[in-house]
Parts: sequence; structure tokens; C-alpha cells
Amino acid sequence: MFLVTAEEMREIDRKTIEEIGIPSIVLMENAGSQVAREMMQFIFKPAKIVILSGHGNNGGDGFVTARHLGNHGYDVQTWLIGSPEKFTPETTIHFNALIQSGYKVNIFSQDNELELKESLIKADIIVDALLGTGATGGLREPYKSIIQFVNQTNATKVAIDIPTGVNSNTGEVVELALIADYTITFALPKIGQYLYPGTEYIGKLKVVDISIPSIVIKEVDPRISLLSQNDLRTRLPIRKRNSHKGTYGHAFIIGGSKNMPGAITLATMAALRTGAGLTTSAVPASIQPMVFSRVPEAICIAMDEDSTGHFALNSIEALRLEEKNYTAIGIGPGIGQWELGLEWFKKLLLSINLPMIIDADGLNLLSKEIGLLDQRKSETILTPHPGEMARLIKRDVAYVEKNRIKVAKEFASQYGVYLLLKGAHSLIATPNGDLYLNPTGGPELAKGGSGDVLTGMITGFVAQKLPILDAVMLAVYLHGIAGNLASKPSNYSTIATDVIDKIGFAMSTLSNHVDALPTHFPGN
Ligand SMILES: NC(=O)C1=CN([C@@H]2O[C@H](COP(=O)(O)OP(=O)(O)OC[C@H]3O[C@@H](n4cnc5c(N)ncnc54)[C@H](O)[C@@H]3O)[C@@H](O)[C@H]2O)[C@@H](O)CC1
Ligand SMILES: [K+]
Repeated sequence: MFLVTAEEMREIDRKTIEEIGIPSIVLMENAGSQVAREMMQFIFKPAKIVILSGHGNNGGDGFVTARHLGNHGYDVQTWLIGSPEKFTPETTIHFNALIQSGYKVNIFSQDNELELKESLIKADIIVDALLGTGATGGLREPYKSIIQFVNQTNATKVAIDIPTGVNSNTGEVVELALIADYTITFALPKIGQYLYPGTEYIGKLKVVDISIPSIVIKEVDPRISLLSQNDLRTRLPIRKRNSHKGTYGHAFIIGGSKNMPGAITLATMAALRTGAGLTTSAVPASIQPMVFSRVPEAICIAMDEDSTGHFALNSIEALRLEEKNYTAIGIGPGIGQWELGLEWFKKLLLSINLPMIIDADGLNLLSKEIGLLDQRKSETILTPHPGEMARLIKRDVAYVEKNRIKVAKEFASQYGVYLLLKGAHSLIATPNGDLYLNPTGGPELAKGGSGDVLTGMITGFVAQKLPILDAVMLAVYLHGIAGNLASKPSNYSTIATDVIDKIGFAMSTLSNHVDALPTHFPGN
């Protein structure tokens, strides 16, 4: 499913109106009637409903909702917070239709402020139709004070399209926004509903159809997609009965240092769990017995190390990478940073001509000489968290957090890499500028070791020769599902090995793993 910006949604609306020929008042009628229909699923008849409408089209949706709920016998009080002179043509029509249908609209002014507040206190349900995708900047008065008041009431809050105060493109909230229990949005989810902090204001999100044809959505071709179970189901290859370990590639993960043997252990385990036929890890010699004893299913190569327990410079020749039959290489979990680290990393990077996943201190080493990326001849996948991303682009973390989409997209396009910008709702950016947002995962993954598991999963999938984008999408999505499964009974206590244990269960939500046996009928 696509996520859209306000501009893309406006273009979709415009094309539907002008090219398909569905009048805008019909779209508004559909929008308001769908909101009413959704609301009727969870409200009970004696409920007191207060609808707050602005003078833009979002307010128009509020008037239509009021009419439909009224027609179904609900107790609805409608307030216009704005001026009729600023109504859009569609809003004028639906305001008049509401009045002509025998319903009253209170027009807010300083004189009746107390009356509005009394209504809001008594309300069971408050519907926010003040601002939608047309909102810009921080809330102006009187919306600011009203939203502040609404947030303090006990009523169930329903936002039409997007809660007032949440920027539909960036998820930004300047100072304050309506904290909704439900958001009913039209045609497609808006990007700001999935970006922080906006996503925390949305409550339960419901997307409803307002007669937007899919041909129009295809033509507008929104740039961001939301990863979904349905889309990913077909990307997980069926495990053939007639196969052997060589069928599923050879993942190679380079990492570890004297003080960090755990990260590479986790990454190696995770690669195995995603189905790579063979998995090899290469680690500094002193930790090899430790890693090997935890993951007996992997091949574990001991490499020369320096006096500080990091990889020695000459260790790369020992790998004779060109002779090996690896199908994907992961670099970074637990390698640490050391004096000759950059030199070692450079040598390694330039001697490998295979799809490569770079994570953790691999990214920190890379950030010292970002131009190295230009010398890569095969695909590169970078998996920074916001702190590592900030180092890669030499900005601060706040900048990265505020501009996640822009940062991910620009970096991936500029350096021709696949970039996975981690964090709540991780983003994948491809070299050609496409973006994917992952909705899975929760606070149980906010713990040391989670990133190493993800690196192992990506390496495991790439090793199986999946298209790079499919591998990254599957890994990030399933990592979140596995985290969720491992968060029982408490997301405080989840650790990375719990997540690894759940990878198989997560994969089973997408596939049966094996192709079906032919059916033999007796006597045939
Ligand atoms: N044909 C269409 O385009 C459709 C639009 N629909 C609705 O229309 C909405 C978009 O409508 P509009 O573009 O008219 O915009 P909105 O209704 O979201 O808001 C525009 C109005 O809000 C004011 N405003 C903007 N920022 C403000 C701020 N920070 N503080 C206070 N006031 C502010 C502006 O002066 C303007 O009058 C959608 O969210 C959706 O609810 C639906 O009716 C479906 C069809
Ligand atoms: K709204």
C-alpha cells in the first residue's frame, strides 16, 4: 500500500474530479458518509457527539458526517470554528445541505466560548474536522486553545483524515495536536500518520474508500510504500523439496573483537535462521572458540588479531575472498574501532566484489571516508541507526530524526546504495529513489543486539540470492514481527536471542516454506 503526501493526495483528488469526472462534492459526500459509517460501528445511540468543523474541506467532511449521523438518529451538535466567508465551494454546499436537512450549526465566537466548553465536557464523542491535509505550520488561535481543551476531556476523539495539528507530510507536531483515539483517513494513509511524533496522535487508523479509482493512484505513482504482509508474501521464495544447502547460498559475516564477541554471534545465528544454506563468520582468533561454541551450525574462521583484540591488517589476505563462493557479505557487528581500523576496512571493502551489508562500527569507519562507496562495484546495503546516519552525513541526530525521508532518499540516490534508516518505523531507500516504510516492530527491539540480528537476517536473505530490495524488506519486516512475538509476556524482558528464536514463527506468517507434494491417487 502507498503512503501519500498532502500534495500527492491533492493530485489524486484533482485527477479523480477533472479526469475521471467524479465531482468534488461527491468525494466529500463519500468521505463524510464513510466516517459516519465507521463511527456507527463503535458508538452507541444515546452518545452525545460534538463535531468541530473548520472552514476548509476537512470541515466540509465534518458537516457531511453530522448529517449522516443525524439522519441515523444520533445526538449530534455541530460547531463551526471558522468563518463562512472562507468556506470552499464544496464546504458551502455541504454546510447548506446540513442546514436544509433541519440541523443546526453553532458558529463559534468569543461570546459562546463557554457554551462550547460545556458541550465538550458533556460529550461522549468529539469529532475533529478542524484541519486536514491543508494545514500548515503550528496551530493558530482559536484552534490551539480548543484542541488543548479537547485533549483534556474524557470523550472518545475521532479525527477526520488526520488529527488537527499533525503535519500530514512530516508527522511534525508544533507544540500541540489533537490526541485521537481513532483516525479515519481517505483513500490512502498519509505519510505523517507513520512518522514520529505524528504517529502517536493517530490512535487506531482506518483507511476508507471515497471512490478514488486505482488507475489514478497508479498514475500519480506515490514514492513511498508501506510494507505489508500481502506484498511480502510473494517475495519469500518457496523452499524447494529438491534442494540442498548449495541451493540457498553462503552468507559470510565479518565481525567481533575481544570485548564484543556477542554481536557477531547474534548476526551469525540470525543468518542461519533466515535460511542461508551455509553461514560462515570470520572473527579475531581469541574469540573464535566462544563464537563457535554458541553457533555450532556455522563455519567460524579465526583471523589474525592485533594486540588490542581487533582484526590485524594482514587478516584480509588470509580470507582469500576471491576464491570463496560466498553470495553475500555482512561487515560490522562488534568489530569496534581501532587505530588501523580504517586501513583494514578500506582493504576489505576494495577486495570484495559481492553484495555487502555494512552495519555498526563498519558504518562508523565508512563515515571517515565516505568516498569509498564510489569504488564499490556491486550492491551495498547500509543499515544505520539515526546516530550512525548523522555521522555518515556529518549532521546531528536531531536533523536526521526531523528529516528521515529526505535524508534516506538523498543519501541512497547520491551514493547508489540501499539504505535502511533504522528507528521506530524504519525506512528503506533504494538507489533509484523509492522509499518503503516498515510498520512492524516495537519497543522490545530497543535493546543492544537487535541491530546485529537484523544485519544477520539481511545477510541471510541476500545470500539466498533474493533481489536486494526483497531481502531488505523481508528482513526488516520479519525482524519486527519476530520482536513482537518475542515481546510476550513483557517487552521489557525481550532479548536478542528471543528475537532470533521467533524468526521461524515470523516467517511462517508469510509462507509455508515448502512446495506442495504432488497428490497421488491410489489406482491412478
Ligand atoms: N476534493 C478533495 O480535495 C477532498 C478533500 N477532502 C478533505 O479535505 C481536506 C483538505 O482540505 P483543505 O485543503 O481545504 O484544507 P483543510 O480543511 O485541511 O484546512 C484549510 C484551512 O485551514 C486553515 N489553516 C491552515 N493551517 C492552519 C493552522 N496552522 N492553524 C489554523 N488554521 C489553519 C487555512 O486557512 C484553510 O482555511 C482533507 O484532509 C480531507 O479531509 C475530502 O473531502 C475528500 C475530497
Ligand atoms: K482533522
